[in-house]
Amino acid sequence: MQWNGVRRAHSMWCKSLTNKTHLHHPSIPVLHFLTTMSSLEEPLGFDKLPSMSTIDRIQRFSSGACRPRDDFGMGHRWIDGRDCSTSNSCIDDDRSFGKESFPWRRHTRKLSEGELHLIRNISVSGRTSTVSGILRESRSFKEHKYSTLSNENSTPHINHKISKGIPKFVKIVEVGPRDGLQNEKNIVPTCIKVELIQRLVSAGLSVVEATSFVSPKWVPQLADAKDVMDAVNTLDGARLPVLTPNLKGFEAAVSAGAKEVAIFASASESFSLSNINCTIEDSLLRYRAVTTAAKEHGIPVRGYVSCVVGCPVEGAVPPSKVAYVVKELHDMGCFEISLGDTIGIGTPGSVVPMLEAVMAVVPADKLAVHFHDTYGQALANILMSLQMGISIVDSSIAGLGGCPYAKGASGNVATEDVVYMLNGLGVQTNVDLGKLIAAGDFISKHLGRPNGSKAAVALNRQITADASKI
Ligand SMILES: CC(C)(COP(=O)([O-])OP(=O)([O-])OC[C@H]1O[C@@H](n2cnc3c(N)ncnc32)[C@H](O)[C@@H]1OP(=O)([O-])[O-])[C@@H](O)C(=O)NCCC(=O)NCCSC(=O)C[C@@](C)(O)CC(=O)[O-]
Repeated sequence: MQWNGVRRAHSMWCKSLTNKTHLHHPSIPVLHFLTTMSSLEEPLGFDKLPSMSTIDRIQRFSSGACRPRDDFGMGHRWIDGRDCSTSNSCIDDDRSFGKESFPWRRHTRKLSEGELHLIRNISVSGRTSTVSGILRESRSFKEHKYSTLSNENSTPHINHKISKGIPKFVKIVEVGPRDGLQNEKNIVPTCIKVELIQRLVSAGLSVVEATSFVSPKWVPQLADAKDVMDAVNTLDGARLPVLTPNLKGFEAAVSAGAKEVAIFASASESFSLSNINCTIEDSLLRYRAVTTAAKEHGIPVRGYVSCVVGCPVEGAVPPSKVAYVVKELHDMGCFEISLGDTIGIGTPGSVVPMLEAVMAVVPADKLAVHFHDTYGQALANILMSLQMGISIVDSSIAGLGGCPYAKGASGNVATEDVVYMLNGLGVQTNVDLGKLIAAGDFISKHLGRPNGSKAAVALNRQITADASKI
């Protein structure tokens, strides 16, 4: 997430605070926010969250929620995922992936086009060099580059210990072109955004969030939403949802050819006010209007809930509040709801009770997780979420994104890191890691900064180092 417009609103409001002795703006308690930031330096743990009895109450309130709903009669257009299973685990019911998806088999797989491309263009000893001549001889070494496993003997052990509950296939929702870029100060040219989207789609990502139809005053970086959509509309092979904060945004998105939209609410009142300038309840009213219109157009709507474990203003956010907003979005017809740890503050200790509360009201197969990596917890949180039955993960190429309201905040978890971890677990994604790394390098180069994916940096470095020995 993030928003020059919000920052501007904050800074204008801060200026007004220096002239006035009390707050006039009802919505954004900036000083409070600044003074409460330090409370977020401590990881949110079970002790800071509601007791299990609160969660029990939510679970009772929602018994029977684990039923696929189709209130709008949209049939499977609206329900993208598996049928609800009581175990929330797809290890048993996903029959589309057999033994060949197990990690040890990847040691013998063929190199993908992206990997070959990456290997052909590696840099040796500071100069760019083509190494196609050595490609055949060093095949096993190259394949090793994209294998997360360090030793074959450990494979059955890893599988046996932690595979229970982990899905065999994870759908990655790439949010880089939207969430990753929206906070960039310098306007990224439309053609670069378009090329990034094309590269991500060709890497095999089946969902790439393309842009937002929000107020350009709030998010100037995405003011070219229509032009981006004009250019990518005809791309095959992926869904390209766009963010729409209200009916105006929805209508603009549909006219620009969007075939899927996303609405974004918050579990924190303060964050809702600062992000979309209205209360949670008002936002739900707006979103009901959007989902109703979307139903008329046959357009699927994804829902987001921000601040699912912590808010920069309010601190810990109770799981019951998250569950409430998630259920509202689900009931109004969202086919999938993404749970956003907007400031990347969560640990498995705070994520687990939040997921338990949410999964009591909406089935796991309708849920996605969206972790920012501010405190380096994103992969741990994702792994925990997978073990709890989630099989949809949002991530951002090269770890792009960030939040100006969280001290030291970094971006979303990097897609390359997620794919690397999932490869190591033997989980299918259908994503080509080599092409992904090339896409991350492409946008990082354009932004003039190192790739924020640790896996990408390590793999690039390892190839360079090993190639220089050949
Ligand atoms: C919601 C609004 C529009 C309310 O903004 P507002 O200023 O309260 O709206 P308003 O209804 O008073 O209208 C003000 C002006 O905006 C225009 N306007 C109104 N709507 C639109 C629209 N859709 N597109 C283009 N223009 C629009 C409207 O026409 C008017 O124009 P004017 O008459 O002044 O020329 C604004 O606050 C906004 O755009 N906010 C979006 C902020 C944003 O994009 N934030 C980042 C999203 S990321 C996130 O939420 C988290 C997430 C999803 O990534 C998950 C996670 O990380 O946790």
